[in-house]
Amino acid sequence: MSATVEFAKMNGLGNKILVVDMRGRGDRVTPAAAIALNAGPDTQFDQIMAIHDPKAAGTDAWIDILNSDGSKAQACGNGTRCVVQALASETGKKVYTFQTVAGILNAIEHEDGTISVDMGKPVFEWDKIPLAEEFQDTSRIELQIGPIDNPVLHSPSVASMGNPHAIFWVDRDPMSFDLGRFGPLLENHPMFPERANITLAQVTSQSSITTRTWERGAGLTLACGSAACATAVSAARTRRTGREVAVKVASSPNQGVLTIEWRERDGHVIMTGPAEWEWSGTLDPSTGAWSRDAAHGAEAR
Ligand SMILES: N[C@@H](CCC[C@H](N)C(=O)O)C(=O)O
Repeated sequence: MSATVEFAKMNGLGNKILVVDMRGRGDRVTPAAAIALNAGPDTQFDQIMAIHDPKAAGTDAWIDILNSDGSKAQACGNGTRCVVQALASETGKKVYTFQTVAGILNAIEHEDGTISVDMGKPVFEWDKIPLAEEFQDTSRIELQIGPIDNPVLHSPSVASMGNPHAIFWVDRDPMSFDLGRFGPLLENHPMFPERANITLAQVTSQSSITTRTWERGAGLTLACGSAACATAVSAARTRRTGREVAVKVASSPNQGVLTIEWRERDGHVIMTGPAEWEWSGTLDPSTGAWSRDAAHGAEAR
């Protein structure tokens, strides 16, 4: 088995993704390698999407997802679009079925280059998100931060898209909140035994929402696809919007947009948006030592 594997530095609306080709190997990208890669400015990332050989018939690949702190994630919408684009540019195939710890993901690359991912059904049961306390109605739970009689953020909707999300509804631009300060407190709040991704969401019309996300295991991010999905279903559930919305990601370059449809017929959430390749290289999945392909300027760390 070779010591190194190929990887691509990509992004989904600015969400920094490393797509690592682990096919034909029995090992995994180690948490130590993830932490080492994230320490360098060029390879800093939010998630690693490691493509492994398929484990189930009818699937194209098993995807292992790591956050930049080395922890595992069960879902990554922006990263899944990056995997589709990486594989489609290699094979020309447009339709994919992936398996992750959270289940099966179907995805398709469209003629215009955008990619749709069927993110499956959202989960609203308190013990499956999971929360530490029982709530019958998870569309608005008791949780707040800031002064007790004048909280800065309060009463989030919570949902799982395979991974746990809390959505705080705000009435002004999410960029005007100090999410860098409140994010870590909320991510690690005792209400969330497996931590949570924290999103601020401003509903701007029946069909548009502006978001900003603090990611579990990765911190302030330029975009988060599963958070956009959790936000869209929570907005529809609480009748703030209809079932099809444009989620504008406030912090993403050019304020990119994801289209999210919470499909009536089967309850699945379909996320559509772009993916962008930046450069490629090789890395050692056990240590994180890497080098950039010569075609893009030789560089090694
Ligand atoms: N950026 C991702 C979500 C990443 C996973 C998250 N940090 C977690 O631990 O659940 C996306 O686009 O969905």
